[in-house]
Amino acid sequence: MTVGILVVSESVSRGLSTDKVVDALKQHLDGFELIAQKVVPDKKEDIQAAVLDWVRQDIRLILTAGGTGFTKTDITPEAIEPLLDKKAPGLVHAMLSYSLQITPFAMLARPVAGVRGETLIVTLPGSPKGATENFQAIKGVLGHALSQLGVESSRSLHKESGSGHHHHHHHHGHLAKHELVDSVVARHRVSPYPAISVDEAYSKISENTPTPEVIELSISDPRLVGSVVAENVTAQMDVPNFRASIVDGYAVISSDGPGVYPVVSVSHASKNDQKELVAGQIARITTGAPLPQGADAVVMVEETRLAETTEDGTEEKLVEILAKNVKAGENIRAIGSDTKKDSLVLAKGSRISSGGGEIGALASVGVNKIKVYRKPVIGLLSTGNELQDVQTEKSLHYGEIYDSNRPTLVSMVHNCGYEVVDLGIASDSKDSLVKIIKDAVDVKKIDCLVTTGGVSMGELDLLKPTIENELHGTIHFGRVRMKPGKPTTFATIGKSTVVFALPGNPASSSVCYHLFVLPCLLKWQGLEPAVGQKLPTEPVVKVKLAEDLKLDPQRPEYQRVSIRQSDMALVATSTGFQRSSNIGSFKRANGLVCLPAASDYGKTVIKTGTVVDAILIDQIYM
Ligand SMILES: Nc1nc2c(c(=O)[nH]1)N[C@H]1C(S)=C(S)[C@@H](COP(=O)(O)OP(=O)(O)OC[C@H]3O[C@@H](n4cnc5c(N)ncnc54)[C@H](O)[C@@H]3O)O[C@H]1N2
Ligand code: MOO
Ligand SMILES: [Mg+2]
Repeated sequence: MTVGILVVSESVSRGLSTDKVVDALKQHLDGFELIAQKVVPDKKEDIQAAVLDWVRQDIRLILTAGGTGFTKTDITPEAIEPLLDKKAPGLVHAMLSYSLQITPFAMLARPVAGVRGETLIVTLPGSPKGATENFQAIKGVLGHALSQLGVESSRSLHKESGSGHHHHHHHHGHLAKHELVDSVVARHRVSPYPAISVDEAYSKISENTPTPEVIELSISDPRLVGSVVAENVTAQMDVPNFRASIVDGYAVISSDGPGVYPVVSVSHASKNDQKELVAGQIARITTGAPLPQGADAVVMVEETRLAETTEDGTEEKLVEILAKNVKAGENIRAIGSDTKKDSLVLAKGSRISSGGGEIGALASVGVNKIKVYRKPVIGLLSTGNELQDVQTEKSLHYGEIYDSNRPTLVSMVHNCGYEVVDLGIASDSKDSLVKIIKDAVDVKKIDCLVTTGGVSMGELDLLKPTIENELHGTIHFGRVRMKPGKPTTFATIGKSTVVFALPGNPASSSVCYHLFVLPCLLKWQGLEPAVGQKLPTEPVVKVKLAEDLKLDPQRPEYQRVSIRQSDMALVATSTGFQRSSNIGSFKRANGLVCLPAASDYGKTVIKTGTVVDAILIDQIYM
């Protein structure tokens, strides 16, 4: 947390005395980062100019020292007060009552405290002793106060969205840490993580997705499907690299015209060398076989007649060509007419589809290995003391539930073509989490960890503090303004491990997989986002709503729908009960409709027939 200390003193500013208050306060600034200090005389304009400058620089806490007493020149409170958007009388009260226990002269102090923008401003007395005493009185709550200032709390969100204004918060420096608490009474009562928009979340994911790594795969490697090509592949040969017949029939010299001709040779589609054809001769040929030298067209067998067999009756001797006006080149694939030597077979950045076309194109020009971007390996971990693995067939004790998130996510991740490492279930303890995660990263070599559960406000929601404090990771965001999935958490550990700590609610974690995890994986494996987008995603299509849908008051919502083609439009029908606990809402769901919050939309219901965006999470079945 950044701090600036402004010393208000006529004598120090004129060099008549030296300042001691900054040094004294410094002793107590652990956990803060002193990034600015300045001395100004007891002049309103100077004080205000310095404070406003620091507010603009987004310094989170400004402490002034001096000018709070009863003498004529003491005007710091009068300078500060008009700058405050909101006053913080509680802080003033705390400082005064603390000081009063030490000296009755505290009654003569006139401190003010309050907020401008996202900066907290507190006036302290000018004496080193008084300043540090006052600071100690409030220090314990400053971290929380400052984190709340940076937070779109649910209350401030109501106000903002209700009035239609979107206040943009700037977050510089560090997020307030979500400490591991020993006792439930010390837990946060408001999340210290600001609820950022989905769009901001995309920026953070995009910035923190590792650069794709190039590997070489054999064309028979099943991982190739879905991989993105990391090199331009050009054809080292022509296809075909000989003149090939398109039909079964007879190679002819077109200028010979119709008539009866001797069959002088046979060309099958195989390794082949046969002698040159001269005028007045024909050669039997099969589809795909090379044309003999001298021949310039092929006549289909259907347009000929057997004129005479060999003596033993087993072979054609003379065949009559019935076709008229045969042109040079007829029924011949010219050299390089399918693929020209040196032409581009696959461009860098293209994706190898499951249709097989790209793999076939590579094989046709003799390429059997190709450079692609490596797909990250995903570790999946469920967390929660209440979870029972459905495979173990144990019956449930009261309060226990089956782990449905892991099987759901294993299938989602696997079907998107990624290697999955099933990390099982962790209990709600720091040690269990640390042990499993360290092993997954160091030994099992996963790239991306996806956990479910333990990211909200409960005393057993340990993912955030464990990632920060035990695994020394960085949390890039810990809440998103969306439904479901509000406590979605995105972090990195070290240089190259990405962590998505998804909410435990089953529909929430599945929605967040499609919204956040998959786009990150797609970028990580070399896919480019569409123009104007921050991350590559599943296809987004326009759909017409088949029914009225109720909107969440504050959060944009991603409802599960079933999308089908109807006349000229795609139509979306809700899959039913949408509560985050209901994984059943994913049955028959091939889309997530992106609905605005009621506060943004201006209405509480979005009507049948309205066209909205939908993320296509599966195929459209008939
Ligand atoms: N005071 C507040 N409480 C909650 C808030 C909040 O903002 N303030 N947010 C709610 C929202 S929104 C969500 S979403 C959940 C997220 O919870 P957690 O990520 O902390 O997850 P848990 O508490 O561990 O579990 C929540 C729920 O999901 C069930 N669960 C967990 N794992 C699985 C699994 N593998 N398979 C099936 N079901 C699972 C778990 O039993 C709980 O019922 O928090 C709200 N609370
Ligand atoms: O955001 Mo939570 O994911 O509503 O259930
Ligand atoms: Mg919880």
